[in-house]
Amino acid sequence: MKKSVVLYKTLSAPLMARLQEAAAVTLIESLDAGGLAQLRDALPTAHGLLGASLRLDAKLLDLAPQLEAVASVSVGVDNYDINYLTERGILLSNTPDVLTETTADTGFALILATARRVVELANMVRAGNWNQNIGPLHFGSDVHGKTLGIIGMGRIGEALAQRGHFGFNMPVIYHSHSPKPLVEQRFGAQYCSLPDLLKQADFVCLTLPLTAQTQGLIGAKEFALMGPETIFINISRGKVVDEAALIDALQQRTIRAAGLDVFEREPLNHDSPLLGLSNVVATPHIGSATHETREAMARCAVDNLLAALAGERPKNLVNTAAWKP
Ligand SMILES: NC(=O)c1ccc[n+]([C@@H]2O[C@H](COP(=O)([O-])OP(=O)(O)OC[C@H]3O[C@@H](n4cnc5c(N)ncnc54)[C@H](O)[C@@H]3O)[C@@H](O)[C@H]2O)c1
Ligand SMILES: O=C(O)[C@H](O)CO
Repeated sequence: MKKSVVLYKTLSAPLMARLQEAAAVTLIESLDAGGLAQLRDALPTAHGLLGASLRLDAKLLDLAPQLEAVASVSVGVDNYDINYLTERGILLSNTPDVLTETTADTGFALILATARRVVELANMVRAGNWNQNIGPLHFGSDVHGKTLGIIGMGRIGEALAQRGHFGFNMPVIYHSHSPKPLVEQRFGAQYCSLPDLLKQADFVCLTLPLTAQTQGLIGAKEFALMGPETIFINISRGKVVDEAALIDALQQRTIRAAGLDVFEREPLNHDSPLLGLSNVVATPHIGSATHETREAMARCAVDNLLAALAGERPKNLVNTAAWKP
């Protein structure tokens, strides 16, 4: 008999066909109240789950006594109770690598958009406010040649460093768990303590995962170390930042601008003070959202899930301690 898989993410027709060949599939089309009720109904017989953007905690997992594998369509795994999954022997997989370049592109889009005030000035033109007096009040700041600071020198951090170093002639400084000699060699990057990076970088970019150690890592004390020309970019997770402290720094103009793809609470509330600030560019968590990359992520997740359900070790196993060959 085929194993049961619950999808809470729509797949392309070819991927759906592949999954349906191997498993009995239930698709939950949206995670609204009705969808969540459907999900709860489907969990008791599920062997596999595939999706993203759902907090899978012990309470929900307890509804799924037969669960063998969860394939997340994301690289970040902060939505999962990993200890509990491991305790239950449920294999959790993610989708690293395939989204690295696209997410770094998003980081760079935010760097350019904030420094050159692309959204603000495009909106001005659209509103019919382009008069002849374009002058210093509308000027931005250069990107090329400025110091790029990267916090979390992993896959995405490295791809950002590559763009800054080769594309924009930027000196790169970084803070991470430990120095990365190869990155230093390839991009001339220099390892710094966190306070030194915050003081020296023109662009402070977060590319860390959200963990117990990184939650609230950047707060009032850290914003105070940045200068009035600093531009803050977050493509990691909103909760790495104390959002109230960020809003304060932007309102007081103790930093110049922020490019944000992720927020403490998502979707971002329409009345968030961030949206009233002209020096903020906010995007709706679309770091990896291109047609090509989202398809590659979904393919990767399907591969991981099918491997796990066939008793093989998934390529991108996160909780390796749960693997019992
Ligand atoms: N905005 C988006 O749509 C989007 C897309 C993809 C990934 N992300 C986020 O980006 C994160 C990074 O992805 P990645 O593939 O580069 O991961 P990665 O594991 O390759 O890199 C993370 C880096 O952060 C470092 N790090 C972790 N904790 C640290 C700490 N406390 N202090 C210093 N350094 C620390 C690690 O050593 C590692 O080098 C993901 O976990 C996810 O949250 C967001
Ligand atoms: O972690 C990731 O892959 C992205 O943030 C999408 O959730």
